[in-house]
Amino acid sequence: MTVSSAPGKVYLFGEHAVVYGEPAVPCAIEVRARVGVERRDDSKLRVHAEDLSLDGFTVEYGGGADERPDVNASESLLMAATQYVDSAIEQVREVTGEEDVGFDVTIESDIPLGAGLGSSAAVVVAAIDAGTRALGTTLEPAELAERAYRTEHEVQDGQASRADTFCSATGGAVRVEGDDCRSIEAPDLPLVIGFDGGAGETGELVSGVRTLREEYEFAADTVEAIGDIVRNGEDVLADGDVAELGRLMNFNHGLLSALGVSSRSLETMVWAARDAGADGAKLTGAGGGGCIVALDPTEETETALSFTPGCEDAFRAELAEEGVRRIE
Ligand SMILES: Nc1ncnc2c1ncn2[C@@H]1O[C@H](COP(=O)(O)OP(=O)(O)O)[C@@H](O)[C@H]1O
Ligand SMILES: C[C@@](O)(CCOP(=O)(O)O)CC(=O)O
Ligand SMILES: [Mg+2]
Repeated sequence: MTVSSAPGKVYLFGEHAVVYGEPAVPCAIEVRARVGVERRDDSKLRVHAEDLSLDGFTVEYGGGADERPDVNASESLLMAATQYVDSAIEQVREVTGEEDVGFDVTIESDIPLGAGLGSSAAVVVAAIDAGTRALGTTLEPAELAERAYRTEHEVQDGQASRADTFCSATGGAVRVEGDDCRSIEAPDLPLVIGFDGGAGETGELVSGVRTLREEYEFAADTVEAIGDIVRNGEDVLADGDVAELGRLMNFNHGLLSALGVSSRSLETMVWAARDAGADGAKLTGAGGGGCIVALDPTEETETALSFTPGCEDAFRAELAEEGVRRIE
């Protein structure tokens, strides 16, 4: 068995706007997805995703064209559950030129699904890395990130940036603008995450912003204003001024909210964090439900969030210096 892991991430700034060419700064966090891969004698694909529970069920399926998935679930739910992994394995086949190779794939993830912490990117990065290594090819992080991006781009109907996948592949803090992806220096940030137990539909949320942006000039201006916040935020990050970073995160959240991607529970958690004295708080990722990220060096925000109705889990997140990790 070949096993790789890859980290999730939070966006300090710039989600959604990054899809339209504005810069974004995501930051990898020490919450990981692990993917184990073993070559099969036939060309079938069997995926066992122990932690994959959508509406409370676990799925184990074989992705071969002639094999019905062994699970009692609707076709659409299964699609949501399996398409990233299927597409990642397609990339492995393409990179290695072994078009007919089959795999047993096992996924274990500590990253909540669809909650804005980049579970899809982490699973895809780890799957492509383990899959290619199982066939004797070790990809450089940049190539791995590019292949993982192609997967997200395909599954999300052409609406994906390189931010999540590059960040997950390389680790640390990164800056992404179009196809320009680079690692940047970041101070040790006091990141606190609040999770409402729910999820957002990335594709739908991205489409919603796209429509607004086409419909209203002020929505397009809002997307550009997020880009301005990111450009400011980069300088502030380099200075290590946490209070100012927090102010910019608050501003960024307000604009995401204006673009319609926040939710009642995300707002509740953002305000609970601010009331507790956090330097700043915003939703992270696609939104619609899931996680917020706050900056607070004290225990106050974590404690306040853990008593906030609608917040299911609150925890401190460490920056993940290492991206993809080759475990065995
Ligand atoms: N543990 C897992 N096992 C299998 N697939 C997963 C797992 N975690 C995430 N995924 C895939 O990623 C999708 C969620 O990705 P997305 O909607 O982009 O949210 P996010 O990346 O913010 O977590 C899931 O529907 C599933 O296809
Ligand atoms: C909304 C977006 O900017 C980030 C999505 O992040 P996540 O999948 O919700 O973690 C989309 C993208 O960059 O591909
Ligand atoms: Mg995702």
